[in-house]
Amino acid sequence: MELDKMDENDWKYHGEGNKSLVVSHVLLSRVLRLLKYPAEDSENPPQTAEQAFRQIQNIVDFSSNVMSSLLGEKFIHSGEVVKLPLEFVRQLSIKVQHHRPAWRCDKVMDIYSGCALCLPNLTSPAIHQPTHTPPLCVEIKPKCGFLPSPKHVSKDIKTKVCRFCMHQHYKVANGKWKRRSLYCPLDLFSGNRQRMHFAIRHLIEEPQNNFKIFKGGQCIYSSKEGGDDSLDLNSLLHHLRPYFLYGNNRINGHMTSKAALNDFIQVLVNALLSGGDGGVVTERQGEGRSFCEASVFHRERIHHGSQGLPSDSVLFRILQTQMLDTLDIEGLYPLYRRVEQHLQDFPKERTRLQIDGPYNEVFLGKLQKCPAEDDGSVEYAVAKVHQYRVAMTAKDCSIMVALVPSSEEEEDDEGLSSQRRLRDFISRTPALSYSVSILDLDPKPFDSIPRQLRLDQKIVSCYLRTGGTLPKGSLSPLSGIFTPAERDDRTLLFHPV
Ligand SMILES: O=P(O)(O)O[C@@H]1[C@@H](OP(=O)(O)O)[C@H](OP(=O)(O)O)[C@H](O)[C@H](OP(=O)(O)O)[C@H]1OP(=O)(O)O
Ligand SMILES: Nc1ncnc2c1ncn2[C@@H]1O[C@H](COP(=O)(O)OP(=O)(O)OP(=O)(O)O)[C@@H](O)[C@H]1O
Repeated sequence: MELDKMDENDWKYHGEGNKSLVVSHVLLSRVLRLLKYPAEDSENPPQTAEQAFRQIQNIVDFSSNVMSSLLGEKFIHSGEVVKLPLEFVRQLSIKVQHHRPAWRCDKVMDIYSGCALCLPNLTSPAIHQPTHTPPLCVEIKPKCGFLPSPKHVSKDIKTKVCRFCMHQHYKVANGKWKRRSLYCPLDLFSGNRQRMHFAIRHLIEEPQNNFKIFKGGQCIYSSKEGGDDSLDLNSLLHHLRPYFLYGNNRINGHMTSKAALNDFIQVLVNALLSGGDGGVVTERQGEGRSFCEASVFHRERIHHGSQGLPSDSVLFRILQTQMLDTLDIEGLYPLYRRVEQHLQDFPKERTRLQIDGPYNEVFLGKLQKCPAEDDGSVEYAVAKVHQYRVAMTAKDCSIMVALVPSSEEEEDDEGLSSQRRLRDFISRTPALSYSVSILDLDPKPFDSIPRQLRLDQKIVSCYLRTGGTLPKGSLSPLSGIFTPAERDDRTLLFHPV
């Protein structure tokens, strides 16, 4: 990729989140992640080109020096900052505009700085050979997988119902989504295959911004804006069938949709639990903090006990990092105020305390060596704030699971050591190689903490006000595939490994 010869025709719209827009190269396995600004700032960019460059370099440093050490290098691709010709960026912004969902257009792509983050395209891995069946990539934004400790929260409900489940009520009440998702992160992070299977079923039913599927780099399954469109599940099944064509999946020569979907989910569960290095399975913290009362999973239906997460699995590493939030926003906020007060009195301390970076080994050391007890110092408060911000990033990151069908020759190839092969559970599916990555590891700004507290209060009071009830949503997209009994009892669909 020659940066001085960039042509917008080589790039296409790939996706976007709240603060960045991503374009992918049409031939190379590369994406560019560009910053976004509020639309009202479109005439006057809120920062200079140098500041934008620093912001992206901070993202790279935070990912490679801090998050990579906590989450495991093998999952992380930090990328590099690139400087692009301004004319290329302007043309690109015009080209992508009509592909953008309307609900994201309150922000505009940064066309002023000419800076972007260049990353490998995780939805189109380079190991894929164009002649073969294209890779299937599944993106999951799992959100927070544990309940806070009762010590620090003012409302008892926060120790019973997880933040995601409560937030769903708030989002539906405020029109962000039309239907509530029944996905519960505590089920996904449980390490119990039944609960994980159940959680993924609900992600498929109501993906919102937590679940997407890409085939050969193209998004083939996601929530459309407003979440009111019926999802094209038949089309998804049509895409999935070729990957899960084997064994018991056929009745009179036809593969059942149910079996293909079950196999797909099971392969995902395997990938999420894999560590590759035979890691120890770790029991979760007390059961009380790993079960959400709002989850529709029936605890009594667990057949195989609580298995816990293998210690080198992606879910374990993300959960451990999320749990650096030991105080909850309510316990953290007074410490934030201590730091804020100190900065008002001594503004130059902002640099020494590394409030806005640099995100280097010293920063990592500060949060790792935080004393267990509060000694009243600003250093203690800063270390807890740093820990909280790192935990926020881990609560908002996404996991990308790439599933690559292996050809016979590849199966014989001993060289595929970096990928784990899903030689499937009971020889019912073809071999799928997989790789797991974590994306969106940006540092959360220090100043976002007060907003966190306000949002937390709104979510909890909305949940308490509505009593955890919502008007019944429309029929779920999976209702045509599973019978009411199966929808109620997911254990019927679970095949023990
Ligand atoms: O606060 P949350 O839990 O709603 O998370 C925000 C996300 O909302 P979600 O609930 O996942 O739909 C939100 O995602 P969406 O814009 O809703 O897709 C962002 O990821 C936001 O991060 P940032 O401010 O852009 O760095 C996220 O904000 P942070 O809290 O991580 O700053
Ligand atoms: N390296 C990558 N390879 C392929 N797709 C990517 C990559 N990075 C991001 N994407 C896609 O672009 C989307 C938006 O990227 P990302 O989540 O980083 O944006 P964001 O604005 O930081 O999100 P958020 O709303 O969480 O703040 C992702 O959901 C994913 O589908």
